[in-house]
Amino acid sequence: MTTPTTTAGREGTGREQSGLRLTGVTLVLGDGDTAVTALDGVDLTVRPGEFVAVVGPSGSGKSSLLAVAGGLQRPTSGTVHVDDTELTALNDRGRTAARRRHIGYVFQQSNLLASLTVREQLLLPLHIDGRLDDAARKRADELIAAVDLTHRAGARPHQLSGGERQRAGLARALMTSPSVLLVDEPTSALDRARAAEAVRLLAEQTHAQSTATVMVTHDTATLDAADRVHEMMDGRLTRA
Ligand SMILES: Nc1ncnc2c1ncn2[C@@H]1O[C@H](COP(=O)(O)OP(=O)(O)OP(=O)(O)O)[C@@H](O)[C@H]1O
Repeated sequence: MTTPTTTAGREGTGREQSGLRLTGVTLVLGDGDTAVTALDGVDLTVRPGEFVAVVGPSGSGKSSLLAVAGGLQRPTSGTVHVDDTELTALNDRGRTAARRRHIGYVFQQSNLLASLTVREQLLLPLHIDGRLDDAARKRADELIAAVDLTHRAGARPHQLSGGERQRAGLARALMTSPSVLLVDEPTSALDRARAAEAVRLLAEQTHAQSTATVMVTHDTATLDAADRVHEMMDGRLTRA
């Protein structure tokens, strides 16, 4: 597995971003007797180039943390900053724009578009932004090679295994070199060797592209690649 070195998706964005910052974030889901405090006073700072892993039992709030950090869910209280933008101060439209500009996701289910090939999935965001050039095509091919899918670059999602889909989703998220990358269980469909490779690629790209990366995982075998490990317990985040 080689690490792509081109930065097609990041051109012109500079390195002035300050990563991800959550301050005093609380999220209450449901109401009345069924209300659950999914996040309870969470403070988290992830600087550009830092690879942070979050572990914790089922139901402890890990997915909620990613949803709030990525602006998919508005917290009940507290603030979320991505680069110099306060996500929590924006309306829905502003948050959507900020998400597109700054944030990449790797979902547990790869969320690939059914009608597109692996290579097209990677190129689509740049095509939409009118930035599809030779450098972008080169980076797409390098990332596809890095997740060992060169031989499957022309395949559509239904023709791929679960692990291949997961690796394609990872390559797609890295394509635009977002300033914040949020990763939910990226290795759940991968065998041990491929899981280690995938997480090593994430760590390398985080450092090379100065991305602030948060990875939620159950896979303790991959934690060595992280710069820092936090533990989530009952909605509270502590240092593991
Ligand atoms: N829509 C909702 N309404 C009420 N409670 C919810 C809702 N969604 C999640 N919860 C609760 O919030 C808490 C945190 O859930 P969350 O999905 O963030 O946990 P998790 O650590 O990601 O779990 P897992 O590892 O199983 O995915 C849990 O107690 C869950 O039951």
